[in-house]
Amino acid sequence: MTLLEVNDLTVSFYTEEGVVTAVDDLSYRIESGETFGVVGESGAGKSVTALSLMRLIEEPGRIESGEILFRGEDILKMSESEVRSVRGNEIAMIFQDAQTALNPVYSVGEQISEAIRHHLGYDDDAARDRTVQLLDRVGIPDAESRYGDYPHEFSGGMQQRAVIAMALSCDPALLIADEPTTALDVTTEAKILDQIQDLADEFDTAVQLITHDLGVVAKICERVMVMYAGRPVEKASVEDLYYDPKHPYTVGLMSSIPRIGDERDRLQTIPGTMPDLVDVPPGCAFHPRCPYAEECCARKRPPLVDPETGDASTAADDRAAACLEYTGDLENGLDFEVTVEGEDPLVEEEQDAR
Ligand SMILES: Nc1ncnc2c1ncn2[C@@H]1O[C@H](COP(=O)(O)OP(=O)(O)OP(=O)(O)O)[C@@H](O)[C@H]1O
Repeated sequence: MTLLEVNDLTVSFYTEEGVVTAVDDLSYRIESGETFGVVGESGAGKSVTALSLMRLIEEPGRIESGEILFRGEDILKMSESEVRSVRGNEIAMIFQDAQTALNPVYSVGEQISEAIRHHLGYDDDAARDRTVQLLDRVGIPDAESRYGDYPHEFSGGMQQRAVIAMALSCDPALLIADEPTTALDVTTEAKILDQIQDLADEFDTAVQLITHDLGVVAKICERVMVMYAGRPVEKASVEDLYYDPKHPYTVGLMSSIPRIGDERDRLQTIPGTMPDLVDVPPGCAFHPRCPYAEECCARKRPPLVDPETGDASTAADDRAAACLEYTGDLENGLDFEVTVEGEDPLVEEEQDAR
């Protein structure tokens, strides 16, 4: 069942430098219980997309157009009190920096209990019991005695686990995780990602995982959307994206996935940076950085199409790319080949599951 459907979402910021279109005509959907990855470099519009879902875009930002259907109801048309009840109850969010999500003056346990009392109407004892269970479930050792600890008494990894416990305390249908492991070391990151995946399976929670790291996506996502300069450039299952990427930007991102034992020459990391969104390049926004760009790429904006047929109307959500190669406009075509050698995160994941 489709849980979330975003249609033609456009979000702009009215800054002194000009109008910044941070999210430009974006559409995607998330099914109940699935893990959906949103990938792109800094400034791609990933966080603005997530904040839009919670209707938390603040001045000078404005949601210009589009629909955000959650269980078929448009979040953008809900009253403030309806949105508040969706937020925290049905859609929960965890951020990169756990510290900002935790209030330093209350104990960790008390904060989670308060969320449970507020959202679920539990009494004090029941809320406390559920909090201890959740802290234990997310891997806080000796949860009962850590209940009264303050955030600063927790390590970074434990703080993020506590934030996950808080987000899951009300059993949301959708968990939005915005770079949840970026601030953590690699070992803790792997553990937290496993935890998010286990919990999502156990509670049947859908996850929108926002990251700049395709390796993170390969580990826990089922479907992926790659964003560039506020627009989707590729959508695919994680297997298709990893073994058969269609957009040159995706290929560039792939080269940054570290693979131990990988002896081959990596595809070059993409030179340059994301454009300033006040002044997005005409045509394909990626063309100034693209090794395959031709003259038409600076003129024509590539539509998101089914890469097999070039058809925009049949561009399935599951497989689409926005590159003029797939509309037949490129003369020389794309000349990349992806070979996966060494340690393969997707294979590794299957082995873990056994
Ligand atoms: N409050 C704001 N005022 C003005 N512009 C903003 C504001 N918030 C976001 N933007 C614009 O939207 C763009 C996209 O921001 P967003 O935070 O969604 O990117 P991101 O992909 O999540 O990157 P990051 O990984 O750095 O969070 C920014 O580059 C900026 O131009």
